[in-house]
Amino acid sequence: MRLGGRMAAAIEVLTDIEARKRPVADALKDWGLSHRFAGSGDRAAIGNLVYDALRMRLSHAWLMDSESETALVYAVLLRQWGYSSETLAAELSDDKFAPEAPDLSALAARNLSDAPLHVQGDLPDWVQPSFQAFFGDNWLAEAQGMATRPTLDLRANTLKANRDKVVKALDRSGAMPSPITPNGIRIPAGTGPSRLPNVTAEVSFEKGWFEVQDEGSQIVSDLIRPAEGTQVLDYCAGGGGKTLALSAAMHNKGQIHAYDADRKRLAPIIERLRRAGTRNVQVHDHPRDLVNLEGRLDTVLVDAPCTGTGTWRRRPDTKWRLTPRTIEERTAQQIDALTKASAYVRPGGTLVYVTCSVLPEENDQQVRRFCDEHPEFSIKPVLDDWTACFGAAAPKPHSPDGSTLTLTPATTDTDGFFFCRMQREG
Ligand SMILES: C[S@@+](CC[C@H](N)C(=O)[O-])C[C@H]1O[C@@H](n2cnc3c(N)ncnc32)[C@H](O)[C@@H]1O
Repeated sequence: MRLGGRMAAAIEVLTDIEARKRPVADALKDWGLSHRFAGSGDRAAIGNLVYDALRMRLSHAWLMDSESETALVYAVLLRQWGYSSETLAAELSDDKFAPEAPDLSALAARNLSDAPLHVQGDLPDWVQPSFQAFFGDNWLAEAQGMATRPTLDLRANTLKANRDKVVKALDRSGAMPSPITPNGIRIPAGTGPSRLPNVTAEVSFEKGWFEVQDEGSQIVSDLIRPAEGTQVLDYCAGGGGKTLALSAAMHNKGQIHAYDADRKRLAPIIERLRRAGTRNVQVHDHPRDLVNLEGRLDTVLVDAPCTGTGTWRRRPDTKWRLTPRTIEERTAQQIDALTKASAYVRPGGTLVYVTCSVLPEENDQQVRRFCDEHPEFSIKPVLDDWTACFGAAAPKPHSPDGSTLTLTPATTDTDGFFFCRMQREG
């Protein structure tokens, strides 16, 4: 396919996403199934056009003075992929599949610095106050960081391999050690139509040498620092991303109990544990399995359900679907999970609260409310652990008073994550 056909396909997929309120991945998959002639390079390019358009939807629409899908796709090429209006017109001139060019006069005349600030940050206007409250003067740069393309991050599974071995196995993919975590591997995001490698098709993946895991998720797992022979509960284990990292950190010693209230989300953990060679994880899908663990665990992790604002780079459609109602629902679920999970912490033990959101409503406000209501728990400052874990040269996360941490694309070049460690009095 030439560029015009790829643009037309991206417009079709964006229209489908908007009309049927579908997840991007589903809409792209369906398009691929009904257009089997398209090669992998075409699919990657179409996917990039769609994701790039959604990441910067607001600023693209403002500059183009149009919210049409065609305007968004043209804006991607002109603002993000390095085309000028002349080079683009030349490339499309004899391409019969090229969509009709929209009016580009607004783009030529407008300057983004004249746009409202939330448009400059590609942020829903009603979310701006939360960003300002938490990030202060940096809020705009933080919002803009969330409109960029993410890297592909992997974690070397030290139960089976090490980082050097994985980097070598993936050298054709541009893999390199990632900047912060000791076992992290990073494949750069790429530009324009470039395709990220399908690393899960590699033999080294099948062998369990690595997992796909954002460096932010690796960082929060590393910060938990469970001692080898201890008893750990991963209370919202989901597909097991953090369970697997904890198991490797504990060198397969001690015991990790992986529980999730949703069996379907938990199901993939079984195959992942097998591939990774973990031997210290018990999977539980019913709260009755946990009864004997009450008050007995050294560490309880609550990787809470959240709005996922920290993952907007990867799932930009969710940025525009977020509503105040969703925040209300998630915060209620978070307090419920945190309260239930806290019952399993032994006196003197540790309760860790993590989200992949950057909104203070889901983070600092939640842990402070929890500690107010459960005075036997208190927040243990975590900023000092940062240097111990990652060295003095590592970029520093947000931490208003050193007690909790928030990772972001703009500060740590990771997905957004919140981390808080609490201790139960002995
Ligand atoms: C952020 S995801 C977990 C991701 C996972 N820890 C990982 O690293 O791959 C949150 C999980 O919390 C689970 N969950 C929500 N409410 C819960 C509750 N009250 N008790 C236990 N699990 C809950 C959801 O089913 C979901 O799988």
